[in-house]
Amino acid sequence: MVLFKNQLYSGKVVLITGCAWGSIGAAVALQVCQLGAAGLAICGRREEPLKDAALRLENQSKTPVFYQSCDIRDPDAVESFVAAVVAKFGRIDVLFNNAGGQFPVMAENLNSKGFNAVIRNNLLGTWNMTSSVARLAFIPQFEKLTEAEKKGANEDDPTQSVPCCFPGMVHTGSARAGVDNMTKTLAVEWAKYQIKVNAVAPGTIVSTGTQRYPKEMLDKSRRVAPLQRLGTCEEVANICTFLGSDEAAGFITGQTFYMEARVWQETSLNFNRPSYKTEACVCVCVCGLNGPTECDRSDNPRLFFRSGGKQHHKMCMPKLFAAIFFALAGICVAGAIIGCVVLKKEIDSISRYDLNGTLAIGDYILDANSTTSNLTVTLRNNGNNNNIVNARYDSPRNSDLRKFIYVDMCFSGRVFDRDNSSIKIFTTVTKPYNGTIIQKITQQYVDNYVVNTTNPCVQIATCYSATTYFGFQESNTTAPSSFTVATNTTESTSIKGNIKNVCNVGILYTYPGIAIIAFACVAGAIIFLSFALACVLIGFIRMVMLGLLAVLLIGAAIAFAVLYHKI
Ligand SMILES: CCCCCCCCC/C=C/C(=O)SCCNC(=O)CCNC(=O)[C@H](O)C(C)(C)COP(=O)(O)OP(=O)(O)OC[C@H]1O[C@@H](n2cnc3c(N)ncnc32)[C@H](O)[C@@H]1OP(=O)(O)O
Ligand SMILES: NC(=O)C1=CN([C@@H]2O[C@H](COP(=O)(O)OP(=O)(O)OC[C@H]3O[C@@H](n4cnc5c(N)ncnc54)[C@H](OP(=O)(O)O)[C@@H]3O)[C@@H](O)[C@H]2O)C=CC1
Repeated sequence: MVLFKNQLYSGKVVLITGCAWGSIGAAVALQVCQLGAAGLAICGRREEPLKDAALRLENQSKTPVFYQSCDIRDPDAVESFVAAVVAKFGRIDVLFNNAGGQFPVMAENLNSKGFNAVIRNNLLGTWNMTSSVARLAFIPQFEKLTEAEKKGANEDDPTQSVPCCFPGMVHTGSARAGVDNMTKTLAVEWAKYQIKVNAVAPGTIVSTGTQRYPKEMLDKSRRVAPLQRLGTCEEVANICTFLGSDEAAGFITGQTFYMEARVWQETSLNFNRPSYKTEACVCVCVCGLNGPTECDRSDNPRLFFRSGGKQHHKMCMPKLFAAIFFALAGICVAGAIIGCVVLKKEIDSISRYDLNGTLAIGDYILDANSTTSNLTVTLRNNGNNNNIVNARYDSPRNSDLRKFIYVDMCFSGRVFDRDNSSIKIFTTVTKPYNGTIIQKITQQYVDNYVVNTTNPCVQIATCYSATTYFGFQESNTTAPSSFTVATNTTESTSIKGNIKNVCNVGILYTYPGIAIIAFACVAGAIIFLSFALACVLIGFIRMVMLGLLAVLLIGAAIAFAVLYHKI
């Protein structure tokens, strides 16, 4: 043992309660034995583990070990055990009240019997042993000392009291708080006997005891521990051995040593604890408002914005986020309202322009967004040297399920005799197409022009919307620039050409645009409202996680829909 001076416990008789191999008690026992203790007494309720531990200790040291089955909750059994130890070794120098324990349970599920069992085990049991050892050994030993020799014996209490709370184990928390006070009180009361009383609160230690605890509980304990690990029995033994040594810690008394500076609000067992309790808190100062909130809990980290030394209004992070999301939702609602108002105005203005009520929500203007459409011009000889000109306009949207509105449209063109060097026949073709709503059709504009020539030439010079309603711009469309046929047969010849948008619809661009904006605002409002609600209900972090999950799911659904559609 390099940590402590060789033979630090030389001549000392040590009593350790609870000493099954693998426990903290056994680790302390091994150290003191290897440091030359003159005698070791151990007890526990079950004899087998004691016997096993005694054998191992004697194998690894020269210290004689005395063991006896004893329940520390039973004062008579304790009294008789202590008496037996004194009889065996003649004295007791150091007592380690190590025996104890409990079971994890939520307070609301803990009955009086269970509470009593744990209080008895940890508080009453500790008292029983401490009192017996003091009365049967420490004090009589002290009394026998000469004045010069009265420098006392130690009592060290490795009980694990917890600093502020023990969620999930109220019974043992209460008991250990009692032990903590017992430590301080006895340290003062029994100082006159030179008895030093200290306690050790080790945090969570890997031992035969914690092996019985749920793995998740230990994992959580590990996560919240500042050092991100559990302690070992040897590490607890180190401080116990130190405190138990008059030589090493002779001036220390009435102290409880918390081995692990854990932050207790984070170490709570988190049974059904609302997530916002652990969220960071932002405290926004509003003078005059000082209503306490859950942020007042000491376990909520806070950011203070002080002003004039006045009280603060504290707002938890989730509430802050909820407020932000509510505000954004409000903006969206306002946007949606404005959008709807503008939309209504647009619709009103459209109807003013005499579309005869043919315009309805969801209608689109012909080719408003298309870049091309087809114009087919066909010359057909009717066998009588008369050529019939057919012009046909096909919307590229003819498979579109949306409604089209065809507003007045016409072709302008001329048909003439190409044999003649000058233009012999000059015909201007103008044919308005009255606006109607046609669903899912191929728009056709067909007209026949009879040209009395054997060798006609057709030129479609321009194509434009003849009548412009409000918002309809005249298009700069160009039909096939020239088109000639020389035919005296009954065959037809045709040419196709691109015509750019016939209708360039200003107002109806706005219409779906505004509709989309209004819809987006409503959707945004719904999203932000849900976020705000989620912030309050489940906290910001979880809300973000859920949001991401939702986005992923929606993305997957869209991808699936697109794929499905394509297939
Ligand atoms: C993030 C931070 C992470 C934190 C992570 C965790 C940190 C851990 C820190 C601490 C770790 C340790 O202490 S490790 C050490 C663990 N070692 C031990 O606990 C060993 C000693 N403990 C025990 O023997 C028992 O737990 C104890 C109850 C105290 C005594 O048991 P007994 O059977 O002798 O008790 P009895 O007197 O008969 O009374 C039994 C009654 O107790 C109640 N009872 C007993 N066991 C019960 C159980 N499992 N669940 C419910 N109730 C129970 C019932 O009411 C029983 O009554 P009936 O219904 O009528 O039977
Ligand atoms: N391990 C940890 O993380 C922590 C432990 N502690 C405390 O430290 C001490 C040792 O812990 P640990 O080694 O992990 O626990 P273990 O359960 O491994 O060992 C406890 C020992 O105490 C004995 N014991 C329990 N109750 C009694 C009783 N009524 N009378 C006599 N002996 C008893 C047990 O023997 P038997 O069952 O045969 O009686 C056993 O040998 C315990 O008091 C524990 O509560 C505190 C904080 C954390």
